[in-house]
Amino acid sequence: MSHFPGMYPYTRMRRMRRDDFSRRLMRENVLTANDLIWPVFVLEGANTREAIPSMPGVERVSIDLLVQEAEAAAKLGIPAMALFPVTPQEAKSDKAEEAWNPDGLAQRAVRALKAAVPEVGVITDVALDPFTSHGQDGLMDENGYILNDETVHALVKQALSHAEAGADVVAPSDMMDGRIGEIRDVLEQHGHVGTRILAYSAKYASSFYGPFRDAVGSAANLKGGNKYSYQMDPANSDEALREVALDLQEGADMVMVKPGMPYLDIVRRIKDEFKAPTYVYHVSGEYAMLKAAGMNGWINEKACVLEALLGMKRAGADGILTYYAKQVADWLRNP
Ligand SMILES: NCc1[nH]cc(CCC(=O)O)c1CC(=O)O
Ligand SMILES: [Mg+2]
Repeated sequence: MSHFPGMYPYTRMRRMRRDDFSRRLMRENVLTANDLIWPVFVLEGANTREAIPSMPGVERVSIDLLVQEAEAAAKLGIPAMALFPVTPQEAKSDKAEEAWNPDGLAQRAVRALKAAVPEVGVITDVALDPFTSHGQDGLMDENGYILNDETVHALVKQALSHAEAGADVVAPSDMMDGRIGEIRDVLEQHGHVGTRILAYSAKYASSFYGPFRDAVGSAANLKGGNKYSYQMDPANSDEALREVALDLQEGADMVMVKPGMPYLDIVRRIKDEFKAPTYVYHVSGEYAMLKAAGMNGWINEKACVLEALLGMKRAGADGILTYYAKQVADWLRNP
């Protein structure tokens, strides 16, 4: 046994873990409702909800029901919701024109939410996959390659239509090069100087998006296709830093890493390097895993979800997009 000060037995790490009061005093991170962004799927119609088989507990809802959900979110202290429209098949096209229809589902949902529950921030998804007949996030050439600059041109129109509808935050999730700068430019030119940009900067070509593609109905359109020519290779980490650097230079207010749990090393590197508001997306496949294991009684769902999200905070995330947002806010309020 050593008897040097600073070493055992003088230093005993377990002393501080001994009682609840000292565990609470040395706690470094905390998860609160303020950390939550709630992604929601929006449907056409009225008083309509649809279950999503691969995401039990998550529903697609029509705008009138979405407004009620937003009221619930506001009461629970959830700062913002992220909207994902489910486009009817007949509104999809090769050129995705529905994406910037001023009376499209997303644009109408934004207007309804801002009119009814203005205190909840509304974040819109800027990408073409809900609107393309092929399910890719961009416009395709005759060889199936996703065109960058032509897609950016379309995304700019889409983002502007969201801002004009009253979106507080536009969130490009498409991974085209240069789109943040082009969107920022057009927003400034049209007087939308307060519209924030949340850039999906380090979005990986992940298999954990499967249930989301079921939810918005892009999986069938994709026909087994992949997004490797624009989303990042899960093997890479330095590349994520370059993506974030570019998006911040181009005018992003917030940056995001996606998915969450397998990518928390990326969150930490980005937070350490840039010290910008940094978000992480706890994606549909992560939700499905926790939900399935919880439903089977294999894990304690509540404890595991809270631990997973706390891990994201500890990794440096300032906020988390999670389908569990409403449930978590409720758990935090009524432990
Ligand atoms: N622009 C597409 C988009 N926006 C959000 C998600 C996934 C979210 C999730 O899995 O929860 C995806 C899927 C994809 O890139 O194929
Ligand atoms: Mg980029």
